[in-house]
Amino acid sequence: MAHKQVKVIVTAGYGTNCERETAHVCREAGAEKVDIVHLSELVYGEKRLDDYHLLCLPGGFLDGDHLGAAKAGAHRFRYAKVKGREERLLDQIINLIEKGGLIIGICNGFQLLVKLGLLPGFNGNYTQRLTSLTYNDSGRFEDRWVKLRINQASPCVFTRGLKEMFLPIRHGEGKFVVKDDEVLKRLKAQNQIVCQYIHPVTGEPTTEYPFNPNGSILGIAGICDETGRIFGLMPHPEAYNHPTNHPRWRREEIKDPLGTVLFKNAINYIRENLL
Ligand SMILES: NC(=O)CC[C@H](N)C(=O)O
Repeated sequence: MAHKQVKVIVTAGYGTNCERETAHVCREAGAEKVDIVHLSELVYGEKRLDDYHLLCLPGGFLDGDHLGAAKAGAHRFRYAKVKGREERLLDQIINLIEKGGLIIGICNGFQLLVKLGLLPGFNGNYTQRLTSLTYNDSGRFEDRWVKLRINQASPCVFTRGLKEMFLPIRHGEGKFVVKDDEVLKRLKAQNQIVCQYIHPVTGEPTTEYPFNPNGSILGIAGICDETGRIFGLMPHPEAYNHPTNHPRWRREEIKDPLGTVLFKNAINYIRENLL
């Protein structure tokens, strides 16, 4: 019997800068095949997004953040035709979703997911843009670690079993905003708010700076779609893949779960449901 492999694609190029760390954490989490693929290889039809079980859209500065983070990148996915075909990269992503695949967008990847409309994906509509990520209230790039609460009632398959996390952030455009109150109500009602920045003393979601690094509404740091298979977040779980990444590892016994857990959950889900 052929050995069944969990196949992961990590996109790269045009200013992406977290692809190697993201690929590393997927291997650590147990994926057998992890390919780093340049976006131009996808546009040239040399590789396909829907040949994989998990698509990782990593962090970085796609197209130099021109026009707003991931904005130009979203246009590439939405409009560029795959060489020789009447097909766009977004069509391949939708095909991957229809086949039951998983997607994680980290930081710049989360910005890409919301700017494409893949999130929040209400009613399985993956092209309607209802939310965005915009400039931090502080007006500057924020680079440090944050405390997060994980919503255990959320359908998100990546965060199963997690209650709180401590993860690094590094972004200039992380403020989550919604088109109108209806969108926010629905995100809440459907438990699509997966993680929120919390106050270290009260332990409650907060809009207070610096605990909320960007001014996100309700302290939202990450959301998922209705199926829980598409997940986007501003913090970088891939950058906390070993205890020595933790800022206090020399000073205390580290209890915060590694970011690797998110990828393990995804890979277990794939083994149980897709292989
Ligand atoms: N680390 C990242 O992916 C940064 C995303 C984006 N370039 C920003 O500054 O907001």
